[in-house]
Amino acid sequence: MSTTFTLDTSTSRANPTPAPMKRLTVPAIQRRKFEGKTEEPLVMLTAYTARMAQILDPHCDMLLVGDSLGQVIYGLPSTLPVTLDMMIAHGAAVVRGSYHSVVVVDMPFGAYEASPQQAFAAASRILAETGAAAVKLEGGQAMAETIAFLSQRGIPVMAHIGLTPQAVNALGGYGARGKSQQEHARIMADARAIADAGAFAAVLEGVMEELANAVTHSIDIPVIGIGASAQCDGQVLVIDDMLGMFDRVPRFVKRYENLAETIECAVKNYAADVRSRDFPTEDQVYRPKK
Ligand SMILES: Nc1nc(=O)c2c([nH]1)NC[C@@H]1CN(c3ccc(C(=O)N[C@@H](CCC(=O)O)C(=O)O)cc3)CN21
Ligand SMILES: CC(C)C(=O)C(=O)O
Ligand SMILES: [Mg+2]
Repeated sequence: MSTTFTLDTSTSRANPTPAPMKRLTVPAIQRRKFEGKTEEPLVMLTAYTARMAQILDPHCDMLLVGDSLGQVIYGLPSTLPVTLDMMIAHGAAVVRGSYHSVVVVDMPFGAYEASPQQAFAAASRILAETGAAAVKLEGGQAMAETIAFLSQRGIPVMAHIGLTPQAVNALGGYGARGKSQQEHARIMADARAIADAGAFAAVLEGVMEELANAVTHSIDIPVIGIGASAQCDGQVLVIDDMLGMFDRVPRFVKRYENLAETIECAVKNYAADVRSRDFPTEDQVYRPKK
């Protein structure tokens, strides 16, 4: 409850120099779909820590504090055990480390599904205690009433449809969605429902490309794809996946680095230096000045 964050979220304490750019806003993100910038897709990555947020921030439009931190940071088997307190702690860190991107925080499993009132309590805590600008929640038609309730009360909501990982037990796994006629129709209806309810944007995950194109072209809010289509209005990836820091990655990930290998190499060299007493050397010890 006593989490501290910069009141003026256009700047951040983690950044020592004055912010050269003002923080983007939710309406500015929403407008991107129809302001001739449709040719330039929105760039979103997950971030969980202040230092990583600092590095990603200048290159992104949005930073997502994803509940994927359950697997990525905490080694949990799914996103289901992630708590509101975990999301708030990491959300505050990411806001402190950024001054340009819109920060969106995932609502964790169990914190919002029961009622619009429950969702408002969780979402208002997230915005108040982290300084983030928006929350994200999983669900389509079933969450439309909740999305409307929050949106009408000043809480911008990003919806997440298609493959919704918090429903892994109902879906039976993380396979692509929208393969059957029935599921195709259901996901299209979910997209219309969340747009009508006032979501400012949507994440569309793990669906057949043709369905992703249809969704993108049929609703008037930005559709951010992950395992969806290059025609989406933006893309998001889990940062650890694209950096090669997470071991099992979905097929839709493009790996831009192999940081795990880089780190292992550094650690091997350190271990060898310690064991051979090549570390520390005179540069790394304190001696009286001559
Ligand atoms: N590191 C990480 N990356 C993610 O993209 C991610 C998370 N964690 N945690 C939350 C959800 C879970 N997501 C996942 C998790 C696994 C697959 C996966 O393994 N997909 C397989 C197909 C599985 C199947 O057909 O059953 C693939 O090869 O793409 C996909 C999305 C997406 N999100
Ligand atoms: C994969 C993205 C969209 C997400 O919800 C997360 O990182 O939790
Ligand atoms: Mg998530």
